[in-house]
Amino acid sequence: MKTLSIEHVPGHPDFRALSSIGGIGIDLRYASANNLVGSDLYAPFDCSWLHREGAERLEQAVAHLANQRPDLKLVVLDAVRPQRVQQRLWDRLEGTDLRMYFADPARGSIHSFGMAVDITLADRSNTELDMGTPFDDLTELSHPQREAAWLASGALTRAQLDNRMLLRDVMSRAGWQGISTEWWHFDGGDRERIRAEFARVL
Ligand SMILES: C[C@@H](N)C(=O)N[C@H](C)C(=O)O
Ligand SMILES: [Zn+2]
Repeated sequence: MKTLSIEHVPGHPDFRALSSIGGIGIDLRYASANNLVGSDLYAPFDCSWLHREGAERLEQAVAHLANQRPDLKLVVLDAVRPQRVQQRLWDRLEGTDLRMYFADPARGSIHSFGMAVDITLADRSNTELDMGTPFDDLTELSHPQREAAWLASGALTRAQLDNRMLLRDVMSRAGWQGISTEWWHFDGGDRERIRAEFARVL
């Protein structure tokens, strides 16, 4: 397995800074206390990076959004997540049902290859669109696979679902694959190929 320490990601030729992707917002929640554990998980490391293939796909998603809704922008909530942080989250959630929302560090999160993003949409005044739940709301209301039922019961409104569908549309046009349990999470291609061919960031 190829590995790379997070200390060596900045400036590495296979990685690009999120700041090099025009037109996006960056609000890395795990690099702040505004997350499910209430503390900065990334300090002192700079985790505002993606693998260059992921960065190219994100640029394509930006272009699709600009075509459809030039009044909106994509806001990245998480990008590369070192294996050591995935392990810390995994250990912290031991014995809870919330572990199902995280990739087992033994296999590796696609975030740890710099090929996954957690992402939402915001307007030009940086107000996030209403997706029916906040980021990392680890409940079934966040599950794309349950959306039809939530709409029918009124737990999700048409406008909230339309916002999720717009996000999925621009991301999938750029080759990103969503998952069934989190509206905000997208993998930048086939997970098994990424795990086999890309370096894992430790
Ligand atoms: C829960 C979350 N923010 C997340 O990114 N989950 C995915 C599936 C992961 O751990 O790779
Ligand atoms: Zn994610």
